[in-house]
Amino acid sequence: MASEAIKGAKVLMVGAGGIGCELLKTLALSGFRDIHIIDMDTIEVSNLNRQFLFRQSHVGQSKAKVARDAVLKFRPHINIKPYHANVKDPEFNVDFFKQFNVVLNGLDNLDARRHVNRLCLAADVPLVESGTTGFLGQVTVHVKGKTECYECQPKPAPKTYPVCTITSTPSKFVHCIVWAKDLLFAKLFGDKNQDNDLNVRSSDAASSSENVEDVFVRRNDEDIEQYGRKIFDHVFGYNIELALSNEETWKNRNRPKPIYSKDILSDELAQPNGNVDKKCAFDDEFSVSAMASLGMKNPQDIWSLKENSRIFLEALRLFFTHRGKDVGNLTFDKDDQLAVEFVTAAANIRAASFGIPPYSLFEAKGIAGNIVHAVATTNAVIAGLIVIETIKVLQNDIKSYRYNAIPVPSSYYFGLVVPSFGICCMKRMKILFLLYIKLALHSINFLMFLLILFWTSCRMTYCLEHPSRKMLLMPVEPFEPNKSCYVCSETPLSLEINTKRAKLKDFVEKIVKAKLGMNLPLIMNSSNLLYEAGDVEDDMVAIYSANLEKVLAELPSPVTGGTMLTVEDMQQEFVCNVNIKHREEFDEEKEPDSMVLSGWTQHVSAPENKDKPAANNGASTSGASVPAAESDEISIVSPTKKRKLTDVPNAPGNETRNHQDELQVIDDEDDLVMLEGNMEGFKKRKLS
Ligand SMILES: Nc1ncnc2c1ncn2[C@@H]1O[C@H](COP(=O)(O)OP(=O)(O)OP(=O)(O)O)[C@@H](O)[C@H]1O
Ligand SMILES: [Zn+2]
Repeated sequence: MASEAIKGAKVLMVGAGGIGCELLKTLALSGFRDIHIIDMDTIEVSNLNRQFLFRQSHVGQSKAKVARDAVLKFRPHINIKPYHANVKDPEFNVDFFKQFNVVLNGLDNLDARRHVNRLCLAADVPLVESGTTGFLGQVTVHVKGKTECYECQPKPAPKTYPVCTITSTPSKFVHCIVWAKDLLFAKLFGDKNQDNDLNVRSSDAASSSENVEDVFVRRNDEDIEQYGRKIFDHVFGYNIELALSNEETWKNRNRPKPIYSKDILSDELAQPNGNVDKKCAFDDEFSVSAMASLGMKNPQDIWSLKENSRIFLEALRLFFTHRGKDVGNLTFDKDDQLAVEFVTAAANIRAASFGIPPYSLFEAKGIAGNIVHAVATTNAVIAGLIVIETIKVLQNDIKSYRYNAIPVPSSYYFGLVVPSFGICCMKRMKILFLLYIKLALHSINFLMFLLILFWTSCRMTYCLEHPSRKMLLMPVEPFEPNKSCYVCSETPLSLEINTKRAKLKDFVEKIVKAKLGMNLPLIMNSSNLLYEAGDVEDDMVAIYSANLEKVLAELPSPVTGGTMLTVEDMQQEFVCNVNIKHREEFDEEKEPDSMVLSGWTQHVSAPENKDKPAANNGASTSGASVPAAESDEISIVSPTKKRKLTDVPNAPGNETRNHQDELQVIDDEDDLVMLEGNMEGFKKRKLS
């Protein structure tokens, strides 16, 4: 009986955010009695619209603790143990994990998900993994030896664009946003020492790069209005003219038009910002706003070219007059009003040059911050599915109950598409009934089903005018663990390396840390310690920077054709073996690290992004786990060098971004409308 399995289960939940709140509530109402919950965050105002266990008065308090108290109000006799902590803290080690029958993730980042996955493997505890992105969400089950582990499947690369699209040939608004945010904003207000491709194109032509550099630096005595106009004319006028001089580029493209400030704001030259009240008072630096200063209020308005130009100049002025101490070390932050105003205006002016329609500040902010608005309903449905999967996992454990009838743990992918509000008539109706019928209803008892149904169905919206846009739920066949996934397979990896030239240090940095993602590694050869993260002791220093050949030669136990090293991550309690083999030559282009690691799955593969179903390419905030996890950075790739504009934690994939033609993963939001009859795509991806 499902209820027996539920009553006796001890469950660990990681994350008490959007999914976590729904999940805790549904678990409690489904009869779970022993739930531990880890979350490192405190409640923010922005959580209140969808994390229903929290109220205004809880802002600033621990999510885990408040969630517990809220649920105890309606289920007072169950045990909920909150931990206001990071799941990566050492107290949550393998032994801690072993006490649970199942672990449920409600996380929003790849790093923590990988960490939990590894601990679950090490502790041999089943993991139910989940994620949502807007109207998309998914639940997958990972049981050691029975299904793939969380890391068996590649995760999509962050959205990247070729440098030349951004610097010279934008065709979508998002390209203008990336330009404004990562190039222009960074150039003007960010770290001056950082690489910046803003002038890549213009320096090809007439001006020497030093001259170009000068334009951006404000001279001490330079009038701020003049400086602003100089920047304006340089980036929207002069640079575009230079670009136009390259005829080849424009053969098959629309030619952009240069925009100079005098053409837009000619009559205001004397009083550059119109009737601005220059004494406009701001409470603190984050409330400094060009919109406020220009008397513009509605963030949903689409500004004219003239308004954009005024915002551009005013925001630039305000940065220097009110935020002077930040200039030189700012990075774009979607919660920084002035930064969003500047980036919106700059992107819109550039868009005007290239004949791309303008966007409102509200929309631009969403694009710049890669925000897909979280949908409470999706989280509620996903939480329901997690509970169903959890019950299946638990029943599978308790073999004396109906074990023959229990389905093998599987995954569901689903997309739920609700047409935009306002466009068509929305009617509320409960469709979860259908949903659960479609689901593996037979595996849970009916009462349980009704309970879950009741508690998750409250906010379902469904468009009756577009009956074809139904929810689609799809069981996927159980899959075999991926034999080549170093995380879940016990077969050793093999590393080809020039042991005469490479140092132990290179191995630690480039392979162990960057590729295997081990943050606190310990390297052993049978019982000999070669390296331990932390303060390197004196005798270790020499070994660390000595070449591998020397280090390996002193070891007692080389194996045929190589030396077996055991690499252990003390933080993640994770071990793997690496067989080191000497190789003399490497192809500089194809093997730039001069090392080749085999036997592991590279966790990002760019080409795969192309025919991926939409669940994968919606810009992700809470990060649907399998595909969308941590793809919420936009970066630029140049054909000649790699660069990363935001910190990408899963280094393994970076090398794949060195392509010209991968790109463009953020597509129109319409792409979220999909999934109808798209089962092939899913199957192909999961099963191949
Ligand atoms: N390493 C971690 N240890 C513990 N909790 C974590 C860890 N990483 C993420 N979390 C928690 O997972 C939850 C993810 O939920 P979600 O993304 O819905 O919430 P959020 O971060 O509050 O929302 P938003 O991203 O929109 O601000 C958060 O509450 C976050 O604190
Ligand atoms: Zn695996």
